[in-house]
Amino acid sequence: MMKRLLILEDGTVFTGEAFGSNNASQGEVVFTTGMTGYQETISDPSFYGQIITLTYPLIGNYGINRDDFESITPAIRGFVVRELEENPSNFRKDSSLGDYLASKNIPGIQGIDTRKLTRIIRAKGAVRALLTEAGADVNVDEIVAQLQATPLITHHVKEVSPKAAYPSPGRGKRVVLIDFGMKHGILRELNKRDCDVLVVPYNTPASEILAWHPDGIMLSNGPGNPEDVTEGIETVRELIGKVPMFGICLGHQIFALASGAKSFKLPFGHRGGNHPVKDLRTGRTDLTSQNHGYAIDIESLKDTDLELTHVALNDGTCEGVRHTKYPIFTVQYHPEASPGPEDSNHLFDEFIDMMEKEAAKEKQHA
Ligand SMILES: NC(=O)CC[C@H](N)C(=O)O
Repeated sequence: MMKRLLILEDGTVFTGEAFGSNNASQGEVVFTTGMTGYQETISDPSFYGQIITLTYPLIGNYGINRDDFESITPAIRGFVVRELEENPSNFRKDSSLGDYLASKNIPGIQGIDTRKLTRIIRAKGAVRALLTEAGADVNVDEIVAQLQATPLITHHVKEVSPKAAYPSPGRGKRVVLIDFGMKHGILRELNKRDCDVLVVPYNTPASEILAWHPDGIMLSNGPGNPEDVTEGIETVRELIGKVPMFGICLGHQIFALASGAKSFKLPFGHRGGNHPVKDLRTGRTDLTSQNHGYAIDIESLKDTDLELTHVALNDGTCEGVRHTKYPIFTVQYHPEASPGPEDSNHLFDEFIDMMEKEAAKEKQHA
């Protein structure tokens, strides 16, 4: 086995075994706590540019299959596991995790202390890191200096949003889905409900969206810092009050920013499939799937027309809002699951109900 190094910007060096592709790779290293669901995680575009470490110690045991992708091209920069299963067993298996990552030019490292790495990320927050081959010529000091000097790029939406609009037809409600780096799961849920979906790029002007006469607008998840998505914020600002809207994760953050709220970077993010979220209106707690590094500042909601509807029980941060005047609600977590618990799947039904109610109102007024 070839040796590989994971070098952090604080100078910590982990030595492990290489798997996946052989190239060196750099990115922000983050951890996720899902015990399964690594295929969905690898292909979630919200992880663009990041090196992912899994806190669950054995990864890869059911391989990679045809069905569980959340995008066509994985956008992660590296994969870190305690122990990689090289002989996966599952009736759906197409390939092993290692072979799949190699085919997508993504390097992996195994055999390192992922608990120690996770504790460093928890203590330091965003940690820049490099994955590279071990060897006598590796100059750690030089690499650390270079990592520290590299600014963290956070505007990745343009890399993962489609270049042109495309339809995903149905006979039900017409939904324009603004794709900031969408997981397939969102489209899957809308298709399941027979929505007539038009997926559009992140920088589509509001006038063009309204020209499609949508019954509703869906704001997708996506990578990076929401404040950087200025075109999206502008578009959403113009759409507020004109059409019912439902937003997820980056879509939620963009809607809140467009409404005058503020966002901030969480110390080490929420990533995994077991995050409890309380719905403040019903008192019900759902276990949710999450993947975000930023959050909306609850204090900043005071000066907006938004009401806090959901909070994270682990740290009390904002997990959902609704508009007090218009039919719009958004959540920070992932009701489409993929991977993770499906407790919050009913939010897609609520979106359909909201569009139906709005259409009925308009008929009355006509
Ligand atoms: N999954 C997402 O949409 C993530 C939103 C944003 N990129 C964040 O990290 O907070």
